[in-house]
Amino acid sequence: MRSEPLRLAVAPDADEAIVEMVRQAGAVVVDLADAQALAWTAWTDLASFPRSLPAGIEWVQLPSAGVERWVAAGIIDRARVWTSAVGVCATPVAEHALTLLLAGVRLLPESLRSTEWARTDLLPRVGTLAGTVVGIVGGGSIARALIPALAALGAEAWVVNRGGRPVPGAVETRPIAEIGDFWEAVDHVVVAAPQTSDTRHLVGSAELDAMKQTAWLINVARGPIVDTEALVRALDSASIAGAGLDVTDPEPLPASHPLWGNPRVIVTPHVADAAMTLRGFHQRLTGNVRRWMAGEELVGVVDLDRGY
Ligand SMILES: NC(=O)c1ccc[n+]([C@@H]2O[C@H](COP(=O)([O-])OP(=O)(O)OC[C@H]3O[C@@H](n4cnc5c(N)ncnc54)[C@H](O)[C@@H]3O)[C@@H](O)[C@H]2O)c1
Ligand SMILES: O=C(O)[C@H](O)COP(=O)(O)O
Repeated sequence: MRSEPLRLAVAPDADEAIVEMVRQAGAVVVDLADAQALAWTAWTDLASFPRSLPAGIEWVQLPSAGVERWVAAGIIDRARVWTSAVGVCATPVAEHALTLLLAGVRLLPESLRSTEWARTDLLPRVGTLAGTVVGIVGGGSIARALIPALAALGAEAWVVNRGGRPVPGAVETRPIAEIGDFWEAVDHVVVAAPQTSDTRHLVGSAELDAMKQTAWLINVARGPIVDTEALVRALDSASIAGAGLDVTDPEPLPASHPLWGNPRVIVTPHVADAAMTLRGFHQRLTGNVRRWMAGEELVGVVDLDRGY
């Protein structure tokens, strides 16, 4: 237990609500120069992040789950502990992945565009998740929230993660290094892994070619994990059934991009965690302030060796 309140700087926006929240959790809000910790409140503003932090800063809380931009910008260092918001929005993100997958399998994009009663056309092609195997790339908080939801619909999950440690509820878990026949064996693929140097273009031409022609590819993680050009080719040649993308590469997706308007693509503009983004960050921040005060390990610690 620590007896003195945590001296916390909140930047770039220290509004009254967040100041009161961290105060109730056991912190006092101070200037950066006097602080032991920094809570960074801006999701996209990396440019104004202090280039060099005072040596007294022992911990930095970042607002997002994915930290690849902070890693790429060289902001995250080994001189202190850095925590992300990983995990706090897993349920809405899993819900979004399932929404995209169901919408695809049940051909909602076609029905939404149709202006006539196209029953004869749709009837033989509308699918179901029941009895299918959904492959999930990444076995973290999003996968763990998604697996029971899939099970409720009669679908099994096959997970690929870094080390192969079994993920609860998955029929099989394989390490990425021993992925084997994953791409051809599963009925659909959901991407739920962090963006790191290892996962960039993890889903490329070879993987898309191997997937079933009836498969939907869902990405709720980060756009660059999928090779966009390869995906456009796979969709054009109908080597997969479609794609549901909450994240794209590039982001935002330019108005002229071929993914827009493709009747077998559903794009949502990086909103999978929308219902929880700010609330989740506040929960992680105040939870970690309490843990700090109790002398406990912080949650969401970034591991620079893993890259997330
Ligand atoms: N669309 C959104 O709004 C949104 C919201 C939250 C998170 N995300 C993204 O989703 C990502 C995953 O979130 P999470 O909470 O499940 O993360 P997590 O840290 O809980 O789990 C990450 C999983 O990915 C696996 N992994 C890491 N490297 C891998 C590799 N090379 N190959 C295969 N698997 C690998 C790990 O083993 C682990 O199982 C986040 O990093 C973030 O970028 C997106
Ligand atoms: O990783 C996250 O928390 C969400 O995907 C939001 O990320 P971003 O707003 O930092 O892209």
